[in-house]
Amino acid sequence: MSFLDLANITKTFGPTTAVEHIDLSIKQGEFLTLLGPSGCGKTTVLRMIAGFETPTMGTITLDGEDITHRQASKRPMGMIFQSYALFPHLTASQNIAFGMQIKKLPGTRIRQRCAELLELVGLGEVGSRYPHQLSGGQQQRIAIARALAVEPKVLLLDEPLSALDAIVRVSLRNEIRRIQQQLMMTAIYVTHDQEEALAISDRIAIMTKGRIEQIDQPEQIYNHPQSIFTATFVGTSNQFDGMVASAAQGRCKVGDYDIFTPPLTHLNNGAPVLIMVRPEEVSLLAATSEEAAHSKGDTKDNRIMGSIKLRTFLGPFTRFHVHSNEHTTLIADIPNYLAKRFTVGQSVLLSFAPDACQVFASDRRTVPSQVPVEPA
Ligand SMILES: Nc1ncnc2c1ncn2[C@@H]1O[C@H](COP(=O)(O)OP(=O)(O)OP(=O)(O)O)[C@@H](O)[C@H]1O
Repeated sequence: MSFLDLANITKTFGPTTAVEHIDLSIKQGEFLTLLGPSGCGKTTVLRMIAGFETPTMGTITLDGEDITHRQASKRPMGMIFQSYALFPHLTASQNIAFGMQIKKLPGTRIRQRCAELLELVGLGEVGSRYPHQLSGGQQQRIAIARALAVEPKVLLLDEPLSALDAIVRVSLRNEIRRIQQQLMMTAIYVTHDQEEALAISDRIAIMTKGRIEQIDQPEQIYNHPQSIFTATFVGTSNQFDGMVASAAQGRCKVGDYDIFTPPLTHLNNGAPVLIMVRPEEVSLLAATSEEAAHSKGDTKDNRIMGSIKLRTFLGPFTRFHVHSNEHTTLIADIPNYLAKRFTVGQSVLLSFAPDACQVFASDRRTVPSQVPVEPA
């Protein structure tokens, strides 16, 4: 059952429409991330939920109550900002205690809760330090403890990790997720970092131009994007412009060649399409190897001839840029133990399964043949 509901929310600032007809239902205890490019309206949605902005149209309901026009200070929400926003003249403990003192909780209760929260965020020993005596990551942990101190029903996080270095960012995002799950807290998180969104969320709402493009679990967003925008915004893709040759069989023409795909029940024969394949779905075979020759007639996999132009070691895998014989560059991400076999300049066969193809209706004009795909 839905806990926080945004119904038909629009927000305009003068001539600018920041958010347009958004519907969003968030379950209690759910971690939902708003992900999208700069200016797509993520922060505006969060600020309307917090009560810092009032929607131009639509309603916001929390736990069955209409809170659309309720003052921010009267909403049971805790907000965490990119800039930590701690009070510099107060110690870590005093920062955490601040909201509880405003609420006039008894001193013993405040001290006990401060100690609990410092433990929860893994900073039991720094309560007496001032913000300038803490690292960025520690300051953000204190900001999280401060937001949780008043026992909010919803935690709102606006790019909370953007100011931190890569290692702290990863460890703190795991901490945020742990704390959220431990407290079964409903959380709404804003980021433009796709890896962060995929790692931390129960569901992701992909936003563009003030609208929600797709809401889904991270795996679905990555593996089954519903639009070209989602597919290109999240992750890297090889792209082919083509045309449906047989929707029932799952076959598209890309220039003179066929690309085999899953059956295309949602498309008609002749429809222009954009076919996308993730680089980790593409395997490399040495063009002259027995393996390549043997596998040629074996499967319905798609195959493209080319030569390796660039080889980039990326830690867990190696990325190859392969220039096809018809001047298209394709990307293949290969596990390092296999990547050792391939060098720049080598002729290779790129191979990918029909199931690896995401096919979208396209309004682009089909480009002439650029990609030599060997039929199976
Ligand atoms: N107070 C405001 N006055 C006028 N325009 C605003 C205001 N707040 C936001 N906007 C505009 O609304 C649009 C959405 O802004 P918003 O900050 O919500 O985007 P965002 O997705 O959070 O971007 P970023 O990731 O860069 O923070 C932008 O065009 C922005 O310029």
